[in-house]
Amino acid sequence: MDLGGSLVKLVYFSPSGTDASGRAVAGGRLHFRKFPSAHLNDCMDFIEFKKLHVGGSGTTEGDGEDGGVTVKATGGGAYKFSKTFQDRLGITLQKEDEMACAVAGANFLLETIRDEAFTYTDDEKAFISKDALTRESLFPYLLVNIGSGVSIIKVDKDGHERVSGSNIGGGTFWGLCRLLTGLKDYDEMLKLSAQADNAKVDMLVGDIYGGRDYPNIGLSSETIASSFGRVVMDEGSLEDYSKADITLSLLRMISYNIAHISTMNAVKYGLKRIFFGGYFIRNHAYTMNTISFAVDFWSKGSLKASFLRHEGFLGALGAFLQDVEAQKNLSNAAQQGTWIEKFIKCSVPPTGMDRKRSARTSHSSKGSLTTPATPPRARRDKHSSGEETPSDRNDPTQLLNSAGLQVGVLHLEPTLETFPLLREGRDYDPNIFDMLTNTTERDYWLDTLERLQSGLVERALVSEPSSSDAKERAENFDNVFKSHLSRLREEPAAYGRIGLADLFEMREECLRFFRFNDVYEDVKKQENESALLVLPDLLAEIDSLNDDERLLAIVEGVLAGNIFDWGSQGTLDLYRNGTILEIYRNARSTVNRPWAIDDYDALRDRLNAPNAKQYRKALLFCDNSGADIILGMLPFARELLKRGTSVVLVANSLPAINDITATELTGILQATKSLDSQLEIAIDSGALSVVSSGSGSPCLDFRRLSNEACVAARDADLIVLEGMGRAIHTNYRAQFSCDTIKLAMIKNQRLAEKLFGPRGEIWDCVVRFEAA
Ligand SMILES: Nc1ncnc2c1ncn2[C@@H]1O[C@H](COP(=O)(O)OP(=O)(O)O)[C@@H](O)[C@H]1O
Ligand SMILES: CC(C)(COP(=O)(O)O)[C@@H](O)C(=O)NCCC(=O)O
Ligand SMILES: [Mn+2]
Repeated sequence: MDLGGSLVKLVYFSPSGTDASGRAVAGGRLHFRKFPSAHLNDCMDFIEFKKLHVGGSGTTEGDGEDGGVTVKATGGGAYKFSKTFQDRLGITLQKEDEMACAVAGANFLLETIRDEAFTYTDDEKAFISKDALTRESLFPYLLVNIGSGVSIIKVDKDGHERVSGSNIGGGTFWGLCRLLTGLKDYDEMLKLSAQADNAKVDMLVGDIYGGRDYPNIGLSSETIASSFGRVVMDEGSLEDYSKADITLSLLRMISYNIAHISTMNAVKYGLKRIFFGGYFIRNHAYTMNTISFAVDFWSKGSLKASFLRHEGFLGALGAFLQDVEAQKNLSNAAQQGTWIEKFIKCSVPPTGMDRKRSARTSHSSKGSLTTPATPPRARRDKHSSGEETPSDRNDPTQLLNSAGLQVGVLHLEPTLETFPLLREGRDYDPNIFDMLTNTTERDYWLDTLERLQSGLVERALVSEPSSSDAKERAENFDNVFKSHLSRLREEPAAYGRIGLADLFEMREECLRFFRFNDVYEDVKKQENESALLVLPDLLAEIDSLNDDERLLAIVEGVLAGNIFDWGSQGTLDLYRNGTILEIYRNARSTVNRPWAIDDYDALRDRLNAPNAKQYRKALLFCDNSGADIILGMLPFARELLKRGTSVVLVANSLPAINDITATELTGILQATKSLDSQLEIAIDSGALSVVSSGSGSPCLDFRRLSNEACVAARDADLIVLEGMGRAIHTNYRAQFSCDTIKLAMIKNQRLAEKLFGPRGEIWDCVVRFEAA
C-alpha cells in the first residue's frame, strides 16, 4: 500500500492457483486500486471483502503482531494509520521508504510492462519503444513523482537520490481549486479545465507588451507572464471569474512550476530523460501537454517529458516489490513467463461474489461493492461528494470512466512464451494495422464490434436458459464492453498500443468475467456432430482422387469450412437465409481458383513434385468448430500424415466465439477413430495429436504461446495458420523460420477491399505459401 496525503493506493497479487485442468500453476494477477485517504474505511472494506488480510502473496502470514499478516506500506499513512489497520484488520503495516518504493515501482514498470512510458505532444501519445528502456539505455533518469507534494529523484542503475522536491504539488492544486471554485470532485475540476480560457485570469506577455510577442527572449504573446496576474490588472474579485478559467489557470501554474524545477534538475545532473508520475497527472491531456511544453521550452528542446501509465501506483507497486517472497515469485515466474495487461476492470464483481458477501456483511456501512440489482444507468450523482459514490460504484459504465481506465490488471502468465519459430523477434507485431494511428480502421472496427454486440448479448442469454441471473450478467457484459469501446473512441491510446486482436480478446474476457464461459457451446457441439456424420463419405470421395485433384479438394475444403465463423456479420446474414448444409454446399462449389491470394501452384509443387521431400512435422493452428475443423482441417492433417508428416493440431485453451478448443478437439479425434482407420492409427501412434495454444481469443499472438505449443514447434518444419483471426487480422505479415501456409476465407467486404484493392470481395480466399 501507498498511503498518501490524498489517496491510498493498493496493489495486490492474486495467485493463479490452478489452471482449467486442475494443475497447479505459478503466476497470477497484479491489481491496482485507489481510494481517497479521507475514506480509509472504503479501503479497509475492500481489503476485507477480498480477504487480503488473511494472507497470500505480498503479505506474510503469521509474523505480524497477534499472528496477523504484515503488509508492505509506504507513504505517511503507513505511520499515521498503523493502529487503525492493526485494530480493525489485524494487519501490521511494515514501513518502507517512499523514495525507494517509487523508484522500485518505476523501474519494474519501465523494464517489464509493454507501452508503459510515453511522450505527449499536442494531444498525442507516442509510446517509448522497449529498446530505449533496457537496463543499458534507461539509466540514469530523473523521476518526478507529483503526488500531494513533489519528489524529484535521480535514478541510477544501482541506486537513487532524492535531489529535490517541491511543496507546490497536486495537493496545492486540489486545495486551491477547492477554495477558489468550491468544487470538490477532482475529475469534475479536470473536466472543467478542458473548456476554459486561462487568459481571462493569467497575465500574458501580450497583456504587457500590447498584444505583441517578446521575441528577443523567445516569448510569444500567448506566454503566461504572471499566473493570476490578470486579476490584478482587471481589479477583479472571485465572482468575476469562471470556475473553469480559474481551474485551468491553476493547473497550468502548477504544472509549469513542476516542469520547470524538474528540467533544471535534469540539466544540473546531466540527465537525458524525465519520467513524470504521481496521481496529479491523472492522464489528463492538458496537464501532460503543459508539462511537455514546459520541459521542451526550458531545456531548449534538448529534453522530453515522459509519462507513465501507472502514474499513481509507483509507490504502492514498489512497496509490494519490497516483499521478499513476492519478489522471488515474480522474478522466477517472469523469467520464463510473460506479463499481459488486461483491461477488464474487476470493479464489478460477478454476482456470485455478491451473494457471498451479502451473507456475511455486517460491518460495512455502505454495501458499496455489490453488483446492482437494477440495470446500471450512465449518470453522475449531482451531489457528488467529490469521490465515487456508492451509486457510481454500482455503475459499471461510471466505474470504468471514473476509475481511470489507463491501467488494467497485469497478468503474469508463466506458461506463455515466444514461439520459437517466429522470425521477427522484437519487431513482431501480430496486428495487421495499428489502431492508434490508423483512425479509419479504428473507427470501422469499433463500429463493427459495437454492431455485433446485440447479437452476442442475445447469444449469451440463449446459452444459459436456466440461469436466473443471466439477463443481469448479459446486461453488465454489454455495458462494460461497450464502455471499453467508447473509452477507446474517446482516447485511442488509453490502453497503450492495442490492436484488433486485443479488442477481440477483450470481448472474450468480458464474457468470461460475467461468467459466460462458452456461449457457443451448444452450437459447436451440434455442428461437430453433424460434420462427423458426413466425414466418412467426404474422406472416401477425397481418396478416390489423384494426387493433384486430392490436394486441391482438400485446400478447397479448408477454405469452404472456414466460412463457419459465427463472429462475422457476413456469415450470420447467410444463416438467416439458409441452412448450415446449404451454406456449406454453396461454399464448396464457389471457392474456385484463382483465389485473391493464390500460391497454390507453389504449394502443390512443394508437396507433389516427383521427388518432393515431405515435411517431418507440421503444426496446424485451427480455427472454427464444425465443418471447418472436421471437414476442412482434419482431411488436410490426414493428407499430411499419409505423406509421413507428423501433425500437431493447435487449438484454443479457452473458448472464443465458435472456435474449437483443445479439449473439444481431443474429443473429436477420439470420435473419428471409429470412422476412419488412418486417423485411428495416427491418433493411437501419436502421429496426430492436439496441444492447446494458451489463448482464449479468435486471434493469435506468437509472443505468448503455451509452453506445450512451443515445445511441439521445436522440430516442426511446417506451420499452417487458418482463419481470418489467426492468419489475417493477426500474422498476415508475420514471418517464420519454417515453411508457412496461411489459409483463410475473408468474411468481410471491407477487409477484402483493404487487402485486395477494389476488386476484393467478401468470400474471397487467401492461400499463401511462404518458404522458410
Ligand atoms: N480522484 C482524485 N482524488 C483526489 N486527488 C486526486 C484524484 N485524482 C488525482 N488527484 C491528484 O493527485 C494528487 C495525489 O497524488 P498521489 O500520487 O496519490 O499522491 P499522495 O501519495 O500524496 O496521495 C492529489 O493531490 C490530486 O492533485
Ligand atoms: C472474429 C473473427 C476474426 C473470427 O474469424 P475466423 O478467425 O473464425 O475466420 C471474425 O469473425 C471477425 O473479424 N468478425 C468481425 C467482422 C465482421 O463481422 O465482418
Ligand atoms: Mn474463428
